[in-house]
Amino acid sequence: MSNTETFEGIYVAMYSAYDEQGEVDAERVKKLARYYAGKGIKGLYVGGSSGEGILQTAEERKLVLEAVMQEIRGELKVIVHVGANSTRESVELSKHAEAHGADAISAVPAIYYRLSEAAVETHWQQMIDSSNLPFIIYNIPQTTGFQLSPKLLEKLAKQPKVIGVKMSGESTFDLQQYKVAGGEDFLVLNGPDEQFLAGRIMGADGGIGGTYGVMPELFCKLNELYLANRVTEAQELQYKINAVIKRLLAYPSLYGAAKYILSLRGVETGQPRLPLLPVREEDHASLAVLNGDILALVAEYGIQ
Ligand SMILES: CC(=O)N[C@@H]([C@@H](O)[C@H](O)[C@H](O)CO)[C@@H](O)CC(=O)C(=O)O
Repeated sequence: MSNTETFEGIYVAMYSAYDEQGEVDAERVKKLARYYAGKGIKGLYVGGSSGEGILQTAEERKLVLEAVMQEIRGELKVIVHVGANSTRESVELSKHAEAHGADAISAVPAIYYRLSEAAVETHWQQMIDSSNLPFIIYNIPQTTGFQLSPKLLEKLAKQPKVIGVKMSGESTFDLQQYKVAGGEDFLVLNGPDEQFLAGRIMGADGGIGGTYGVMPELFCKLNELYLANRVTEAQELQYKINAVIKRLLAYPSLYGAAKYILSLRGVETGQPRLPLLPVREEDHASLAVLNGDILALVAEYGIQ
């Protein structure tokens, strides 16, 4: 099977799961993973932006992955974000991911230092060399300040282990250029949830998204409509999804809002970790309304 066939589809960028004291809670991680296992998605992206990987210690990140693997190994594909600020820690997490049966690893460039392309290449290469897992580049220039060039992507993609890119940059032109630079079997996963359909049309093989976490069924449906060439209906659904995303983004804490919505469905994940703000009590009522609106949309599309 080709890489694109193996990994195409919808991946929830899983939120963190902490207890009431803010510590990683393995049982809550498992419950969250289980919640998604029944939703028709292809897999989970663990420890990425939505998962707060870079706010956690290496030991906590390992605990999260182990809990996920214990719960849904073989049921969902698991791509784990192993990017850390030091190459050493990233390599340690890559090896751990392989030892615990993840399907692929992925990483942002290191942040804080303004790194040259050569430094980022070395950082990624060490992770690639440290395990036998497929590697998916994570490009998110608006947060890392590093813009992946199609030239570097083309160079890295010559290695069989480098199978794709998670493209969280907003330009669908760049997305298409990565697809071209990577070659025929190079996987491109769309990052901006608001542009899932646009990304698909420009060559993405699926998507990884944080807001999928509160409406995975709707993104699966959107993907289905795209695949069935029902573009007008797909556009209509993307608009409805975007109205939800706009409401989520209006809160001071996107992750806090999404995690609160999950709690209303009986899936407790605690608050995001500072400096990401917790959800405000004054927002609870409007989030309950938003939750109801999402569930009504899911029902409108006939999804169980
Ligand atoms: C810049 C950013 O955080 N983008 C998010 C989106 O899911 C984003 O939250 C969504 O499109 C709302 O703007 C994802 O691309 C990141 C992601 O999937 C992850 O690693 O959690």
